[in-house]
Amino acid sequence: MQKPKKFDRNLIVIGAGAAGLVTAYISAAVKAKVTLIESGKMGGDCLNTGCVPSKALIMCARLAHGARRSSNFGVILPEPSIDFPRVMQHVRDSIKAIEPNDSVERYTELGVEVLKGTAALVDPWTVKIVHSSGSEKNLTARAIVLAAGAEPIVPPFPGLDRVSYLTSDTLWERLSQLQAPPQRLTLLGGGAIGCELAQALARLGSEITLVERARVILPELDREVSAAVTVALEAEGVTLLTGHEAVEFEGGSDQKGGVLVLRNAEGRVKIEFDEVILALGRRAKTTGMGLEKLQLLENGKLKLDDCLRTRYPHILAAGDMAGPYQFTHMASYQAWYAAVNGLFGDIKKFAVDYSLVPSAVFVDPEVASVGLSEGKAREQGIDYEITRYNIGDLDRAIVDGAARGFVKVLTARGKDKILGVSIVGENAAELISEFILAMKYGLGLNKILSTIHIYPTMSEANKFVAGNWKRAHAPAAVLRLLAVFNRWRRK
Ligand SMILES: Cc1cc2nc3c(=O)[nH]c(=O)nc-3n(C[C@H](O)[C@H](O)[C@H](O)COP(=O)(O)OP(=O)(O)OC[C@H]3O[C@@H](n4cnc5c(N)ncnc54)[C@H](O)[C@@H]3O)c2cc1C
Ligand SMILES: NC(=O)c1ccc[n+]([C@@H]2O[C@H](COP(=O)([O-])OP(=O)(O)OC[C@H]3O[C@@H](n4cnc5c(N)ncnc54)[C@H](O)[C@@H]3O)[C@@H](O)[C@H]2O)c1
Repeated sequence: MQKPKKFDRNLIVIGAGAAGLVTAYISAAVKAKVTLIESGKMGGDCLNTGCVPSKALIMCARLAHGARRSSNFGVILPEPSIDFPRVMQHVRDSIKAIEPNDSVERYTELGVEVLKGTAALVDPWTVKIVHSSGSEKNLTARAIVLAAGAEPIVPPFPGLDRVSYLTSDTLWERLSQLQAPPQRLTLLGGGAIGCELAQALARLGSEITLVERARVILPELDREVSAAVTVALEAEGVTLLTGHEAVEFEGGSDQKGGVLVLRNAEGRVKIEFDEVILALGRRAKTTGMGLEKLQLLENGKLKLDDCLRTRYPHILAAGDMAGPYQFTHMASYQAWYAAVNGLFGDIKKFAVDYSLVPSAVFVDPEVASVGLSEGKAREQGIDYEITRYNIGDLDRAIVDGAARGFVKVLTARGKDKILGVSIVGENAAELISEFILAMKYGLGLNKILSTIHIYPTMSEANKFVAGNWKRAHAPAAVLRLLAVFNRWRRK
């Protein structure tokens, strides 16, 4: 295992999802000789089985929901009929339209060498690539970035082999074969995937049961946020079984569907389904790449320092494979660190800053958060204050028929320092950008309040929450003095 005297490449990237693509892009931009290796489809999970298909499906569902609500606005439409094959066509068309951004052609033009094949580490500097034809090639590199993504967690439930379950990897192909959405659909896991799919498929006509082991859905988010999503999903007919843990499966009576056995505080419950989707989290892909042999893993996970480096400083990781967050925007954020630390880390290295990680769940009303939730602030013993604004009072939300939700801001007690924000409401994921920028550059609520926001927009909610904070912190003594001064001026 001797370090080569010369290298074929400056950098080799394994995996062409968000993390790998951006790592390769940045490396090529700084004139490194970089090879990107992909065993499956360019674009990885986000483009092919994750964000893009799920958001395309959500859009179709939103239109169906809008049509049902249209009579509230005096526009009388019949109950929408769902042409499910065309819904799935929209999903595929969306992927097709975005595909060129992540294509071999585009990256080749950007100066990246793209190889299709399966990569594994032979030694700390050598990557073996096995092409689909069976031919093999070894390449050495001064730095290697592991960006192989994650895969759905499929626990070994007894009886699972007797049902044909789906995951986010397989469900798109299955849905594409159907003439109508599955009739009785059980979604296992009340995280982001479970909640987004539950609402979308309910709106398109499925009878949904959403099962979550924790006491609430979206347990990682602020309690008021999960409560708001609970209300929204139940109002749309989704059956929520929180505090229910999946324990085993039984085969269906007619070779179709099956039965899921759940355990709750009272005992056991059985639910029948036509289709079941497992959305129980995603685990970093770490097998079959030679990582064990190089001792890069600890308890089955990649062991990384805060610069995304393994025990070999020139082998780094980014994206879902690196964790701890699994978002496309995190994959591309980490990619900068992986590329720069990989290429130049021996001269200067940069630690990843996770203090400000935004996220959104694309349910309706949308939810978005950044920084600390109230629960996390309490856990960490931080002295905080809460300021709220009710989106139900906002002019734009009222005229748009979207008068629900809130902006909730945590600030350090007695200080104009934003610690965290949660937003529930139409376009929450867009609204939160102002707070992300403010927090990143240390701007407080006073600065947001003194910024002109266009009337009538949803973004005024950000100004109004800042106004509520300002009112609560009005200097009482100064105001008393001003009252006296104004009275004197009237004399
Ligand atoms: C249903 C769903 C919805 C989602 N929605 C959102 C959302 O709205 N917003 C958001 O931010 N995130 C969302 N995510 C998460 C997001 O998709 C991931 O965080 C992101 O795609 C991770 O990118 P990555 O590059 O780390 O991994 P991936 O995109 O998984 O890329 C890894 C690539 O490596 C390749 N590979 C693996 N092993 C090898 C090997 N040995 N050799 C060569 N190539 C290899 C794989 O084929 C794959 O293409 C969603 C995920 C799912 C499942
Ligand atoms: N909008 C977005 O950004 C978005 C959308 C979808 C997915 N994602 C990413 O994809 C990743 C995977 O999403 P996910 O929803 O699969 O994972 P998740 O970890 O967010 O949710 C899984 C849920 O399953 C529950 N669970 C686990 N075992 C259970 C059991 N036996 N019975 C009942 N419930 C059980 C867990 O308590 C948890 O709430 C997430 O990390 C997320 O970041 C992001």
